[in-house]
Amino acid sequence: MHITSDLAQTLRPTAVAIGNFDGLHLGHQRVLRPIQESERGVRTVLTFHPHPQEVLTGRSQLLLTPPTEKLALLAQMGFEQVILFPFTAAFARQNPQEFIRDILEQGLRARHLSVGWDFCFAHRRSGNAQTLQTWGSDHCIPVEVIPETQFHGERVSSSRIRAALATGEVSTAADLLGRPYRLIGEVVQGDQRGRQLGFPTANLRLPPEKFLPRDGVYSVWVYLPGAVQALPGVMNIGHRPTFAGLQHTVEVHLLDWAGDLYGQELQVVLEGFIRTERRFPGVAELIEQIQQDCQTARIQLGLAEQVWVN
Ligand SMILES: Cc1cc2nc3c(=O)[nH]c(=O)nc-3n(C[C@H](O)[C@H](O)[C@H](O)COP(=O)(O)O)c2cc1C
Ligand SMILES: Nc1ncnc2c1ncn2[C@@H]1O[C@H](COP(=O)(O)OP(=O)(O)O)[C@@H](O)[C@H]1O
Repeated sequence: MHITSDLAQTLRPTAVAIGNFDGLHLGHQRVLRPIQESERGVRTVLTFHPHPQEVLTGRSQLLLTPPTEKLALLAQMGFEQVILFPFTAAFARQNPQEFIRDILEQGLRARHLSVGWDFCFAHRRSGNAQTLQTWGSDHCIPVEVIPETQFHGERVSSSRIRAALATGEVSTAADLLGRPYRLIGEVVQGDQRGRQLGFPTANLRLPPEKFLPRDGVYSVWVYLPGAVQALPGVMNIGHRPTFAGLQHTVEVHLLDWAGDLYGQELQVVLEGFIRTERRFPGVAELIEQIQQDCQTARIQLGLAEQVWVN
């Protein structure tokens, strides 16, 4: 897949889907589909980095799919080209005709377009899907405008998915994403305490802009590099209040597994929320709780039966 942030370097002509596409959720997938199947040009996604909201509001935006993760997913979906267009304040001030001329006509030589129903562009959102459709019909270029996608009567959106993750509703997030939420990061050194507790934990270094679900304990499936089969695990996200931890960490214990993971990239797939993080009076109580968490994880992952005690 060809990746560039420079319009002069694009492969042309293009069939292009335009949007931020943070999360690549069910709604985004419907916008992308006509371009995945298009025969009218190099199958391209035009997306913006940094996130326009970050540039326009000055507040940093946490992402469901930071650039590396988004690029990997788009490559898997069969796209031939991604343009990570540098979004700047000057770019946002363009008028709609400049955007159409400079980006769509000259930069991309667009022959097929797909956008969501609420797509807006140029100064004060003065260009919209209707503007593009008028341009398309003048030039005999099909412009797909994809209506809002709903799930159980609710609009699918990146902010709804963030809200679900912020309350630990991982299955709602997975429904709206069309796949489970993932954390991808390299295993780094921690405090070397996990092994003393009997539960070594691989500490993950994640992209700083990655959106994290609420602090707490989760059941997870973990893919080691190159693995086809996932390994079961439990994950803790938080400050480890039992040890007055200052750093916020994401750490994974693989069930019934031993080996060296330092320096390896793990893909951690969230399956279920188990509980919030707590401060325990001592190490013994923490160990007992982690043993219970491992058992809950086995049940949530379908590896053990729930036993009801009357
Ligand atoms: C399943 C699981 C649940 C955990 N829950 C808590 C918790 O509720 N409170 C807490 O202080 N630490 C909790 N921890 C974090 C442990 O304290 C942590 O794994 C330990 O400090 C090891 O850190 P290290 O990997 O940096 O050596 C949990 C860890 C795991 C694997
Ligand atoms: N079952 C396991 N789950 C996670 N990590 C494991 C496991 N078995 C061995 N390890 C290794 O042990 C390391 C974690 O041990 P730990 O004492 O918690 O050290 P650290 O504080 O550096 O994370 C992991 O990074 C990995 O290399």
